[in-house]
Amino acid sequence: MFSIPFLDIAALQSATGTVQLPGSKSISNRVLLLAALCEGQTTVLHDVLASDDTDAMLTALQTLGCEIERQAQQVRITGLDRQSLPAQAQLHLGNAGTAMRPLTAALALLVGPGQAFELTGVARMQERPIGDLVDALRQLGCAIDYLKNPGFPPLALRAADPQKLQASGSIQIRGDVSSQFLTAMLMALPLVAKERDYVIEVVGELISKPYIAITLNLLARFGIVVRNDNWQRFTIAAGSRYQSPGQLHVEADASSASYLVALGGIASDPALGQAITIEGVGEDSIQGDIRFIDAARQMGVHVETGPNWLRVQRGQWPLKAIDIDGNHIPDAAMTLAVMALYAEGTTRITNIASWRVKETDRIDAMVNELSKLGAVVDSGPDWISVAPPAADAWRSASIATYDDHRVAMCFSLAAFNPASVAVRIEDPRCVGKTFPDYFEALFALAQPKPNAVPVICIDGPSASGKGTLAAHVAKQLGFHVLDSGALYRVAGVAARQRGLDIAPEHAPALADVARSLQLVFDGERVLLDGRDVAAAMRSDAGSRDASLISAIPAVRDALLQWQRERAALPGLVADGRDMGTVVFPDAPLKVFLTASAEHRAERRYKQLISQGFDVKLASLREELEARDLRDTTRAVAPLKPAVDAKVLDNSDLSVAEATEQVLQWWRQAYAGAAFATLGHD
Ligand SMILES: Nc1ncnc2c1ncn2[C@@H]1O[C@H](COP(=O)(O)OP(=O)(O)OP(=O)(O)O)[C@@H](O)[C@H]1O
Ligand SMILES: Nc1ccn([C@@H]2O[C@H](COP(=O)(O)O)[C@@H](O)[C@H]2O)c(=O)n1
Repeated sequence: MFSIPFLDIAALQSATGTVQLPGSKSISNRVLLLAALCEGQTTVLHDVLASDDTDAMLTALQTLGCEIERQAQQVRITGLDRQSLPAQAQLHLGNAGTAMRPLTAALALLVGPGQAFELTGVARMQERPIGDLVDALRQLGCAIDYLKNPGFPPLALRAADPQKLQASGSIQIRGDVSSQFLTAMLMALPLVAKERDYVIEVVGELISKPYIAITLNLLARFGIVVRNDNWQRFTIAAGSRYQSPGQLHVEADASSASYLVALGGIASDPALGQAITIEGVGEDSIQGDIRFIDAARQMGVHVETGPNWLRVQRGQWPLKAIDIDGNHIPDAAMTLAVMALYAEGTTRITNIASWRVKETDRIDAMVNELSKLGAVVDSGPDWISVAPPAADAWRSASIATYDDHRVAMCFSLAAFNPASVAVRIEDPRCVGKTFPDYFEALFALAQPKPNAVPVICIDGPSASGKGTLAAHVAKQLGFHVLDSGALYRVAGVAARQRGLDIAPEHAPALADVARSLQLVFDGERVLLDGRDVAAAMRSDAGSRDASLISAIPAVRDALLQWQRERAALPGLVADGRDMGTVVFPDAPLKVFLTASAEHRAERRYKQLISQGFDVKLASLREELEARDLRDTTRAVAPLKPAVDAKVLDNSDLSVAEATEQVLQWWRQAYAGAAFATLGHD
């Protein structure tokens, strides 16, 4: 997961490959609660989504006394014992609507005399309505108080009035704000339907029926059969009792699939043999958002399906604009709004009032962010229309994501724009709500436009702090790191292991060694042919050998391509001696990092002493200066600043100050004027 302030996505060209989707959020949080409601019984849930929202549910259940064992995607839950619920509990449910609503209903019925539970969430959760659910529960005699604003969390729950609970067999609930209210009631009522039927009457049109279908399906798996009269009246029969299914597999998330279906439709050209294969969910999914594939097909995307898989390719291009009622696929329909950027004509999505009460006001969010890209966007209380930017009107944009995972994921698709402009996604960590590794999955499937992957070069003399600075900058930007010095160091070790003298007359053999290095960088370990050579390559002899072998042109040639191939999405910070001059001459930012010989020798001295090496400052400095002299005076790729490099003397700068300076240059070089010019074919 990218836990950084923003993620720059370079201009993308195509996509192909296979992706295994994470588990469905809707199913995961429902089955976690259902398993917890199976008093004393144990359920093993497989392929459970690991995300912020499921963490919120799991933590709440643990606080309530549920026994939970979690191993990767497998969760073993022993149902709550009503008698051992805590007297008091404060549950913080983040921004997880799928936890807040059902837990409110279940706990409002479970809370006993002398007990009190509080349910709260992040600021946005405190703006998401819950009044209709509370009104429905109060009809049953539940004692619920608003702790801040009427109609919104946080809530306080106390024991229900037992007489009223038995007296009220019929409950009315609004169906036109959030289907989660009805889901919550359906999951809670089996807890009390022992001696009498309970009937839920839906007031107003029921929105998002497919989500209710998921609830009914899963209730049946847990032994509760609900009578559904035309989606307006639901009956939970007397004698209903939760019964664990023992084991249950969670389907992959159909809403998350929408980004990858769109990816295939936009970027997988069948003429080039490209396709996106999505594993974990197929057309027979119980999740309503699977019907997104119908909408994608209408737009011209080619989708094949089978049990538990989808295979997607670009069909009609540009895509076809459509006019669609998005009520049945409210979450996935956001992806259509971004696909509209690649359609001919204006796409209209209607009947999506629920977008306004989701993680953010999604209609406003989509209007704001699509407009930034140059799209022509309009909206009303429950609709949005999107026409793509004219070919010359695409703009690079920094996309605000409103702590809304879906905004972040669907706008990543804007990186395939015909103008080849990069797209910045702010707060990419918000995808943790449902698809923590979304961007990693995207980068594994997508190919950048030629030369579009951004590279920051940091060159400079020994011990100037290049590696340290590269690591800090890369961490801030989510980029990969190339320590090119390590490559020459390993080449030197490998040559010695093969008994080769490191001298120009052995150039062909040394180049062969360099070309055939079997290397794995694994944290602090560097595996050469499976053996850790980190200590040997960092020793004095290792430094000397690296400097000697790196002066041999055939060795440098042999390692050039390997270094260039490290430039992978989302970007690379490369440190060495010739990153800016030879390996990445087109990099948008080149830094030449220096520090006085005195500072450098002292830093290296402290570094080696702290690692347990027995070294002398004076000889270290001598060796360092000798190495610098060799590096700067050699005939091939000598150490020198690229003509367009920015020189940074960090003798008197902390690592944090040097990092901030480079990030500032980066913001100017990449997000500023040059942003829009990267990656043109
Ligand atoms: N700005 C700085 N202030 C103080 N110490 C620093 C600074 N930058 C780096 N260092 C320290 O200096 C030592 C050498 O840094 P580093 O290994 O990053 O240098 P390098 O240029 O990559 O070296 P080499 O050329 O050998 O690969 C490390 O112990 C590091 O923590
Ligand atoms: N791009 C590079 C990087 C390194 N070298 C040579 O390797 C030696 C070791 O490098 P460190 O960065 O790990 O100190 C260095 O002294 C150079 O001789 C190089 O030539 N080109």
